[in-house]
Amino acid sequence: MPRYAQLVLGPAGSGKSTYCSSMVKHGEVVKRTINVVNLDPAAEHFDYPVFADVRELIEIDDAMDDQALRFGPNGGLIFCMEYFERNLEWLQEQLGDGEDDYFLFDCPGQIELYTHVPIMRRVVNQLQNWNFRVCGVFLVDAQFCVEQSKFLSGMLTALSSMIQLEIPFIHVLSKVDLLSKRDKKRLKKFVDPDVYQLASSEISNSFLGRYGQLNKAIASVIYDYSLVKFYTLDMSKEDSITDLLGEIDLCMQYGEDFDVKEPKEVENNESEDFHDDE
Ligand SMILES: Nc1nc2c(ncn2[C@@H]2O[C@H](COP(=O)(O)OP(=O)(O)OP(=O)(O)O)[C@@H](O)[C@H]2O)c(=O)[nH]1
Repeated sequence: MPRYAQLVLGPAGSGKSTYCSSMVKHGEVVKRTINVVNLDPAAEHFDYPVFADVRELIEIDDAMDDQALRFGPNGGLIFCMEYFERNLEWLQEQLGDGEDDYFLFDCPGQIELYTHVPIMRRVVNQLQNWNFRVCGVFLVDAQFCVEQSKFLSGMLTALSSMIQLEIPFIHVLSKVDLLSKRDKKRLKKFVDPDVYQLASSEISNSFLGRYGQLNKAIASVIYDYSLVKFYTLDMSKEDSITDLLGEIDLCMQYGEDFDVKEPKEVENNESEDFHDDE
């Protein structure tokens, strides 16, 4: 029987630990055991019961306090993660060899770990060798996504991680409870998928036409191939968590969201205007 793993990713402060904590609580309600492994050597606070903690292997202070290494926080984190990757038998021992287990991996927020350093890719490969079905859950703070160009930028960050890790991905907009009614409405338009129109509107709105053109070109690739789909999560609502877990289960079973779809037929996009409600 396979085992299941969510790799919980996203920029610093996007809500990864809070997400893990909410999932564990939800698991308790629906009688599903969800274990969390902290993979952040610099973690200070989290309030979930930790199944395994990378800080038992190495902590950020081990790298930063070393007078020979003299790392700052970012270099120190990469050093720790490289050390972790060279010692994956520690993780194997912690995870044991159960069947049908469900794990969340609460990952560090340094985005370079997923976009151009191969460490996490190797961790994923090893998890797959241990019979895990792995799904990336990429969190982006919704407050940073209510403007068109920022939304697109969030998509690109998520996309670059997805390309590096080559696993099914679900993209989650977190902290939606902090949005005003007006921003929730704006966000809904971006999430419902016509990113192409979204970028088209940028051209007319932006005084920097060149960037508008670039946004449009990028958005057309993302949209036409259905590369990134965001899920809006309200952690205070059980229904929202249940729906998301259902999507993730599907993703793990069939890897659906990772399939690159045939490009959609797009007709006359140039003439279709995206009308903002402002
Ligand atoms: N209102 C609200 N606050 C949230 C939500 N998710 C996270 N927060 C808050 O945002 C802050 C950062 O959340 P964390 O869960 O620590 O974020 P993180 O991604 O694990 O942070 P790093 O490990 O530092 O990268 C905390 O103060 C949380 O309480 C949410 O859905 N709603």
